[in-house]
Amino acid sequence: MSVPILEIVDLHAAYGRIEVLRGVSLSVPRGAVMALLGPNGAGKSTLLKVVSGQMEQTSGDIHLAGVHVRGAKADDLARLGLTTVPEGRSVFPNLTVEENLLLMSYAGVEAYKVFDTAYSYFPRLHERRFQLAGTLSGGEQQMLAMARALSSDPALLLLDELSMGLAPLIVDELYETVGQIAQSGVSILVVEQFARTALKISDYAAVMTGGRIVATGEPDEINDIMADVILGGAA
Ligand SMILES: Nc1ncnc2c1ncn2[C@@H]1O[C@H](COP(=O)(O)OP(=O)(O)OP(=O)(O)O)[C@@H](O)[C@H]1O
Repeated sequence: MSVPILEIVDLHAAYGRIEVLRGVSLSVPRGAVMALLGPNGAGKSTLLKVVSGQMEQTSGDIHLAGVHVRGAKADDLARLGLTTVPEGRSVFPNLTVEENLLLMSYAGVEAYKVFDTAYSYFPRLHERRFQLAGTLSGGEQQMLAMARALSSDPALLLLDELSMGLAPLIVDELYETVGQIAQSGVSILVVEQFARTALKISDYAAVMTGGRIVATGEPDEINDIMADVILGGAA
């Protein structure tokens, strides 16, 4: 067995005195897609924030590709291959698609590579390349946010609620691309409300409630568990 791309051990984190992560342990194998599911307020987004260096843990360990990264900042984590697409589309609305992508090349990646990657996964962005990002549809903005994330050639991609505010058909289309990204060898941890859509492209899934992981397994097993108990049919 190779070293997991992400290994989280007994992780705790709190907002002030309110503990939200209460001993999370989770392992994402290298090259795998793992869906992180669970009801609102379970702590999924908080887990992604801690893993991506945007929030401090109170205790526990995180290993990225075998490297202990406790206390590492987002920049250090990026150098180790971790990239996040946060909830809500983080594009610059007053810049064009191409300018949004170019910002990544200022971060040390050559522009033609950024464009190549972006437009091969998302041909629609090529059609819209001179359009202001703020005038794109919600789905297209999400494509742009993903394209920017991909340009850093990540080893592990964290995706938080890609589907937020999007129509189901668009969500399916985005997840088809997530599947292609995974096939290129990128490991992915994805938080998603549209559980069935995420499970379709996942190798494994974990269910979180009350700040802990309560089940992990292959999508079929997790589907059964969620339908029966955890989400009470909301999946
Ligand atoms: N900035 C904050 N300050 C205080 N409490 C917060 C903050 N952000 C989240 N919380 C609380 O932490 C808990 C976990 O929130 P989190 O957003 O991680 O859950 P989630 O599983 O991602 O749910 P959702 O799907 O609703 O985003 C919730 O009870 C939430 O109210």
